[in-house]
Amino acid sequence: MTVAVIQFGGSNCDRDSVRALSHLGIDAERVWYEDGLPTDATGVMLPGGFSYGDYLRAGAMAARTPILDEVREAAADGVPVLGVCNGAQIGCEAGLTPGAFTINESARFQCERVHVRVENADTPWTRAYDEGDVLSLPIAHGEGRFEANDETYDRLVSEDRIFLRYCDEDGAVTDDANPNGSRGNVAGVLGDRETVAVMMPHPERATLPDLDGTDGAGLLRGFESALAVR
Ligand SMILES: NC(=O)CC[C@H](N)C(=O)O
Repeated sequence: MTVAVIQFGGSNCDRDSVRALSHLGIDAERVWYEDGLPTDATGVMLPGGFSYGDYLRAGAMAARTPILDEVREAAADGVPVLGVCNGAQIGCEAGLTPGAFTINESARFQCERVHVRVENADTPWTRAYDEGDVLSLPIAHGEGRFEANDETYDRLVSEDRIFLRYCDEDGAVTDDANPNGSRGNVAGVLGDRETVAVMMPHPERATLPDLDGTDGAGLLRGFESALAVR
């Protein structure tokens, strides 16, 4: 399998993502957005960064590039798609996943380690964990506050599509453990298909053993699990 890690102008986590996936034995390559999605891509990763300088809204411009049409088609065809941080913002802007990521409650860029709780272990992205597992992952964003209207949020809850929530180190989902003011402490949500997911914390920065913890590795292994349920 080859995961296409799509690089836009201003992406800055594309190399790290390829490196982390390769470390797990998952073949991955960077694809410049203008070159289009390779027809044999067996996965798509939208990496973190500041695509187009977060101009207008983070992810808004990248979401309107033609390659996103190809990503939407691939996603509808069951190709696994994971958006991380700026990739999560692009995913919501492109309609791959519901809701939106907007300016942190603090109105500041926040770069820190957080804890997230696995809310649903029955997704391709969380199969490596048990429900209730607490993961330590880095965040680095200024626009990571998840927002959704009541109808959308209630649907996400009832369909068990919120797969990660910010929590404290003991797994308690509290306001104090919510780094950015996200509704319901949401850190990761699924699209209409469980093979499509976005998340604000960076699993690729918590995969290589020399980078202080490997709690994120299981999330990236979702590319393998997702293909199995395709
Ligand atoms: N690390 C990132 O992907 C940065 C995310 C984003 N552009 C923000 O600051 O909100």
